[in-house]
Amino acid sequence: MRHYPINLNLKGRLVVVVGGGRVAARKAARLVGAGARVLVVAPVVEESLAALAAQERVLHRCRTYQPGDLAGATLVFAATSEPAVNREVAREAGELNILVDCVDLSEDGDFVTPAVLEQGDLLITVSTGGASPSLSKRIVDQLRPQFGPEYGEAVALLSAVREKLLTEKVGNAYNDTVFAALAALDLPALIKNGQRDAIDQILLKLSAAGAAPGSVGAGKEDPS
Ligand SMILES: C[C@@]1(CC(=O)O)C2=NC(=C\c3[nH]c(c(CCC(=O)O)c3CC(=O)O)Cc3[nH]c(c(CC(=O)O)c3CCC(=O)O)/C=C3\N/C(=C\2)[C@@H](CCC(=O)O)[C@]3(C)CC(=O)O)/[C@H]1CCC(=O)O
Ligand SMILES: NC(=O)c1ccc[n+]([C@@H]2O[C@H](COP(=O)([O-])OP(=O)(O)OC[C@H]3O[C@@H](n4cnc5c(N)ncnc54)[C@H](O)[C@@H]3O)[C@@H](O)[C@H]2O)c1
Repeated sequence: MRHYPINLNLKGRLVVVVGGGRVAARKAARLVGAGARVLVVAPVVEESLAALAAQERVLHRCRTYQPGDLAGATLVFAATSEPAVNREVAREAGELNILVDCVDLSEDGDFVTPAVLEQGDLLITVSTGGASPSLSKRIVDQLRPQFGPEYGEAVALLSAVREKLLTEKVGNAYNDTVFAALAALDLPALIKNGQRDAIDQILLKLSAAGAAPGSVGAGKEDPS
């Protein structure tokens, strides 16, 4: 394996995207979605990026890249159509010890971005280490029908149960039992089939030892 997989929390971090074409726009949109502060440096930006700039969801520095543009960044994307400019951006990032994705030549960069399937907080990512982005995309497209919105709901429900158990003063052994029982359930299938009452019954049963599911129930009514 050439790359180390990681899911970054970029909330509030400055990320600089150099370039404003289709590729830069795709990276910037996902960065905005992740709560990063995004600075785009490019003389021309495509429509969706111009719209994000107009809504002040990204900052657009409307000119070609200049050394110094990467100051304060946590991550950098070298995403222009000019290989020499991308190399220059990668060089400055290296000097500043900032990780850089060189979108045209992954070997010059520190990381590559995967193809992504997202349902709520469920994130399935596929990478070929830069070998074949179109294969990564195809694999995600093949997985998409198997992981519908019910997976997002299941993750949200599991997260709420987890938070409730961990904030209530219930013993670890009890929590382990509940987590194991929940993991053994096919929660997404129950949600997909509309069996919300059944889920609430299961949560109530699991909570018999003292942790009432309360507001974490799957049904519309609070079961507690
Ligand atoms: C997965 C995805 C994620 C994303 O971008 O968010 C992604 N590329 C996507 C699409 C896509 N890429 C390309 C096309 C044109 C059609 C085609 O060739 O199929 C399309 C289709 C399109 O644009 O619609 C061609 C291409 N891509 C790279 C090069 C340069 C090179 O060859 O080295 C060239 C040749 C350029 C040329 O010469 O024309 C480089 C990279 N592309 C990567 C990721 C990284 C490695 C991922 C991995 O490890 O697999 C890496 C290394 C760097 C990076 O970008 O981080 C995203 C799917 C989004 C989705 O799911 O919708
Ligand atoms: N990673 C990927 O997914 C992927 C996919 C396709 C292509 N590519 C590669 O990425 C490159 C960019 O693709 P694109 O479709 O976004 O290109 P594009 O031609 O649509 O956009 C290029 C952008 O770079 C900007 N630019 C040019 N010189 C600049 C400079 N000196 N400083 C700042 N910005 C500058 C332009 O203003 C424009 O916004 C391609 O040339 C190709 O090598 C990567």
